[in-house]
Amino acid sequence: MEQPSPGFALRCANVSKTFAVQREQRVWRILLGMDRDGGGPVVEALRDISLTVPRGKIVGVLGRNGAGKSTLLRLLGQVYTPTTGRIEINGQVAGLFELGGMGNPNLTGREYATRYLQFMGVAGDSVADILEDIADFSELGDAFDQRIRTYSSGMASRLYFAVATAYQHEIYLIDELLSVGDEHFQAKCWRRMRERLLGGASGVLVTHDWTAIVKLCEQACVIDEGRFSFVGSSDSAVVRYLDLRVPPAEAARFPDTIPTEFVLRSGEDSVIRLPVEVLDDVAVDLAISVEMLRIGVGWEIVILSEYYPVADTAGNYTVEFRIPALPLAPGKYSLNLFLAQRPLPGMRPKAGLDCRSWTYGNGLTLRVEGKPFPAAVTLPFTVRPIPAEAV
Ligand SMILES: Nc1ncnc2c1ncn2[C@@H]1O[C@H](COP(=O)(O)OP(=O)(O)OP(=O)(O)O)[C@@H](O)[C@H]1O
Repeated sequence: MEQPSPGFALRCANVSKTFAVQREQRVWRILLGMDRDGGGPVVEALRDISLTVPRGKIVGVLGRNGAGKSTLLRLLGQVYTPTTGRIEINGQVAGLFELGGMGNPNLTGREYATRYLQFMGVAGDSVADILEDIADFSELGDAFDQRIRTYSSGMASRLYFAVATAYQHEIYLIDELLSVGDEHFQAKCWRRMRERLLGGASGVLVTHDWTAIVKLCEQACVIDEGRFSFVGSSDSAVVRYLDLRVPPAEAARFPDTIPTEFVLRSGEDSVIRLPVEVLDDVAVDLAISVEMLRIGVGWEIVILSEYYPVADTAGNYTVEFRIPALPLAPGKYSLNLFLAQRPLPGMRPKAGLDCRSWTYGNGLTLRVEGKPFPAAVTLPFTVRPIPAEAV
């Protein structure tokens, strides 16, 4: 009887990876039988990592330099074997890492691509089409039929990325998605990865770019010195990763009574009233932003105001924002508020006094109700065809 396919694409349980530290003369000591047990100093690159990637989802791993991201990806890609723990993979894997160091440099680009497709079991008429797509996507021109050893590192990376993403795999292991090639090529990579991921692929994205995590992943982990210090929703992972400290709220603050959600209607004249407590005689300014944070889809700052003066002396204030014909589409937005001390003329930057922002983990929600329209923002433009003779 056929086994039901599991609901996860990839899973690792309690995985650790230890490397022996390469010491001078260690090889000789081992060869001479003086270091038989292989004992000696080790680096624990990963410790007790457990991770499940559901089918059709990309799980993000955010970490600073040296945190263990590449080691994790190499373990998942079976370049390394774990020192302890278990890894299960259910599907064909495409590794988008170490793109600069793959392949036999004596092959031509075309030969490398052909062998890759053979190895992956791609056969029949589709091979010619896929090769054409690779030649086209990699923009190698005549160099596609020259040996890889004559390529620049950027050309080689373009080839390897084009080959690994030329057709839909089930699982992608992605290291720093946008680090291949120049800006033009990176934009192409991003577009292609979105197509593949929206096509139902699963995967792991390791990066220190938190905006990429917000755009592609619903779930993310933060890795710190080889351990997961956080596993959960991507926005919470980003908050944890950024680890921004909320300003002290000593001279001025938003009181605890501030609503956590505001509800407005799309297209209607709208008012947001914000309470502000100023505790010292300081000049206080306030700015707001409205951000569209759709995890796995994108992150955009839709409205970012300037700083407006609120007060010059201590007291309780109410600040009123009026937005005529609210141009936002119905949906949920993140509302972010910033209080700052007004700088003296010629001085920058403003000192933050208090904030409510999703990147600090204390943001507010703006819910916009009304009839949906196919964009985040609408502008009150009119459309009028002008006859040629009237122009
Ligand atoms: N082959 C190895 N031998 C010894 N130590 C290693 C080896 N590979 C990785 N390490 C160590 O393991 C730790 C994690 O390294 P890793 O390359 O996984 O980090 P990373 O998060 O990918 O860093 P970066 O963002 O800088 O690429 C580091 O301390 C590194 O020095």
